[in-house]
Amino acid sequence: MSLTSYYKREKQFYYRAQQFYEDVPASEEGMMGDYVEISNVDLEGSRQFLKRFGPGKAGTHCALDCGSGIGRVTKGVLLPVFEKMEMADMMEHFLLHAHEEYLGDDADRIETYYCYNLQEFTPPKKKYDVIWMQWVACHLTDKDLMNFLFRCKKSLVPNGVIIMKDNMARQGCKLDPIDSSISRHLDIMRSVIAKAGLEVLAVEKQEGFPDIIMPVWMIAMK
Ligand SMILES: C[S@@+](CC[C@H](N)C(=O)[O-])C[C@H]1O[C@@H](n2cnc3c(N)ncnc32)[C@H](O)[C@@H]1O
Repeated sequence: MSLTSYYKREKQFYYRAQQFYEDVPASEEGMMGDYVEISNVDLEGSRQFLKRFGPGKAGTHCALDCGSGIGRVTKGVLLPVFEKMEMADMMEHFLLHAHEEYLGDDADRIETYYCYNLQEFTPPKKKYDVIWMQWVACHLTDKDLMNFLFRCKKSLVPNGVIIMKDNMARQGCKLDPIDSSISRHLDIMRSVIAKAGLEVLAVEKQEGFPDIIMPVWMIAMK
């Protein structure tokens, strides 16, 4: 593929995701696609996984939720643990809904909302105990994901961890052209993580999801 057509495709890939999320309602249903009924199982799995790295290991001062949407994970997993939080998402209407309604009084503990594309976002240095990325790594190209993870590493305080939770293809890579998401096999994801200079601390499959959906894995790294 020529360089020009590569960039054209990359531009299209991000443009489609943008178009897709513009029409997604700012609600839990919107964040979960067709599967809002698994949201509670998902959040419980995340809370348990976080316990392995949270209090007692990583600190509990500040976390960043990347691709946060309206803050479903911020509200259900992170705010109960961290004193303050920051959220990053490319869609302004999700962040506004989080601040004005969804997070209620806890919105006071959100220090900053970053309305950015993650591929262009550099989080502040040495700030976070935990950086959470759920169902958003799939929206970045390999190159952008690797570079973003590299920047995230610099944003951790000592003992801080990055936790990624995402769909992982059973084989190879699978592109969904509707929302521009790529599911990667766990081994492929591991190689992107290694290229970003990060060390995997733990991987765990989310249990309790219906068999028809793609496997979801949690990966902790530093
Ligand atoms: C499936 S939703 C998941 C939201 C949230 N992480 C959750 O689990 O409830 C994906 C989110 O990623 C955001 N997103 C997608 N591509 C992005 C990008 N390139 N940069 C920043 N945010 C992005 C979307 O706006 C959306 O809020």
